[in-house]
Amino acid sequence: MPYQQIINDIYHQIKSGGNIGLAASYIPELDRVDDERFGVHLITCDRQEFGTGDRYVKFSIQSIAKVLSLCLAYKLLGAKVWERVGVEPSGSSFNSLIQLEYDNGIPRNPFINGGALVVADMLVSAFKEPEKEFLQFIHDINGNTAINYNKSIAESEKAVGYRNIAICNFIKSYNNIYNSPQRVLDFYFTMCSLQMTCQELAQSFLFFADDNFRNVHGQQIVNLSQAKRMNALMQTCGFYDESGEFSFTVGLPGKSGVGGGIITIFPDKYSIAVWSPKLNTKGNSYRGIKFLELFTTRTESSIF
Ligand SMILES: NC(=O)CC[C@H](N)C(=O)O
Repeated sequence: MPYQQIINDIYHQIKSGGNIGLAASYIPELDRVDDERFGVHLITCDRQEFGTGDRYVKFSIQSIAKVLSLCLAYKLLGAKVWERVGVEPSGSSFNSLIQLEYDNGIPRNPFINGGALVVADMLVSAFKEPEKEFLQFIHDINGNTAINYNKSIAESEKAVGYRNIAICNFIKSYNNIYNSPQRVLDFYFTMCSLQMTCQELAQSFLFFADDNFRNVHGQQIVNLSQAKRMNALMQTCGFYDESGEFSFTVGLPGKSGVGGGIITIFPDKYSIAVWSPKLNTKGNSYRGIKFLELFTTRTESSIF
């Protein structure tokens, strides 16, 4: 499959069209990013790499980090995780409060903010220094110890994170946050500020696609059952209330972040990261989704 040619063709086609949407401005530091940035990087399971554009530029992976924090919590705690967070698509926005009351403080899934805060709480309970341990996990997966948090983005979000503060306190009122909300929020904002390039992101997620769930250096990260569940969650809940649409048009598991990044997995074939900061109304990268729709169509990539 001539991946490089197809990536180039689609990249230029999209770049010459309109760049619709708005970068996330509710996190002031994210609003400062050049919203014309556009990068793509793909790694196949036999470790060939292809890509174009701003694929070596760092960006804030934001909610994409929720997949990795869940992965770490799941490895540590096993099925106990599902006692405190559900596995159903929410059908509502990532920062919605409404369902939490109906669901008695058990968030619908680990990728909406409430669910990710409960998972963050699990890691705060599990580790003395969760920020350090989580970063270590990322380094173990990726092998690149230069990957780090961006303190100014974390601080910027923390200073105006009223809605997440409300969500965390609300869940605490149902006794589903065990630590102090402030400590959990601090870890959550830091975790979301993780920076990667498209190449690093595609590398980091390759183990979800690998037939033996090995990272780029050949170490097995999860087992078959864990990979199955994580990929299922990305398929059904990775794009908030656009998860059905993403499944319909792209047909692969994936996860988005408000930094404009999207990671997508094709089991046994490849992982692909796309980054373009302008978001659609659901908070997902406009060009990112467009690119993946065209790419999976041209390459006939689908799990279905
Ligand atoms: N969708 C996202 O990427 C949201 C993450 C962001 N840190 C928030 O909590 O609002």
